[in-house]
Amino acid sequence: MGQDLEKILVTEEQIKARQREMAAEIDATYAGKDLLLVGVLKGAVMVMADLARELHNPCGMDWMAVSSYGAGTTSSGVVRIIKDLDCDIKDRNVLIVEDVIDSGLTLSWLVGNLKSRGPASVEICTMVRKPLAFDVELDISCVGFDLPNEFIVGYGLDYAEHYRNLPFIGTLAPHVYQG
Ligand SMILES: O=P(O)(O)OC[C@H]1O[C@H](OP(=O)(O)OP(=O)(O)O)[C@H](O)[C@@H]1O
Ligand code: HPA
Ligand SMILES: [Mg+2]
Repeated sequence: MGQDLEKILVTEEQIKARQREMAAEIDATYAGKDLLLVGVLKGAVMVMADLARELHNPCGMDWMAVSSYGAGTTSSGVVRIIKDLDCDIKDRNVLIVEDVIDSGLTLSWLVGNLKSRGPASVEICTMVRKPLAFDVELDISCVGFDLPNEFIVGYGLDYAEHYRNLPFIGTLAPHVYQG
């Protein structure tokens, strides 16, 4: 796997340290309140598992799986629910947990969908934000790292379903895309 990588952008240690800070922010924001973490499958599996274990206050955990349609590799913003939440979020404080916000279109749709269910609040926490996400009106309360517009893998992020299990975030060598 090592020869497939071009460079490491965020090390395992940097992820762990930043996650502790993010968890402290979340603990402070939701102190004394009911909190439900909603992870977006499959990319958010790592960040959800690690972030939840850094929280000191109790929280619920639920999952959604969604799929974006569109030609090419960019998200069209038209989203289909593959797996819905198991629980009712009415009057609950929802914190969506994501691995990356790239175009922002997936999350923009998801926030609208979840808000229509009558929650007390819907906020967003993401490990990585890319520059394009600034063009979409999204209120992101918690960001791990702002990274440039490059395709990244690791820590949940995949290329063709590979590399999700890397403990760091990096870019792939050109030969991987060229086959
Ligand atoms: O901001 P956007 O441009 O909409 O892209 C971000 C979304 O795309 C990726 O998920 P993907 O749909 O590839 O599925 P996965 O989580 O199973 O990898 C990523 O995990 C985010 O959920
Ligand atoms: O940079 C990325 N890497 C992997 N999956 C993604 N989904 C949106 N952007 C990315
Ligand atoms: Mg995803």
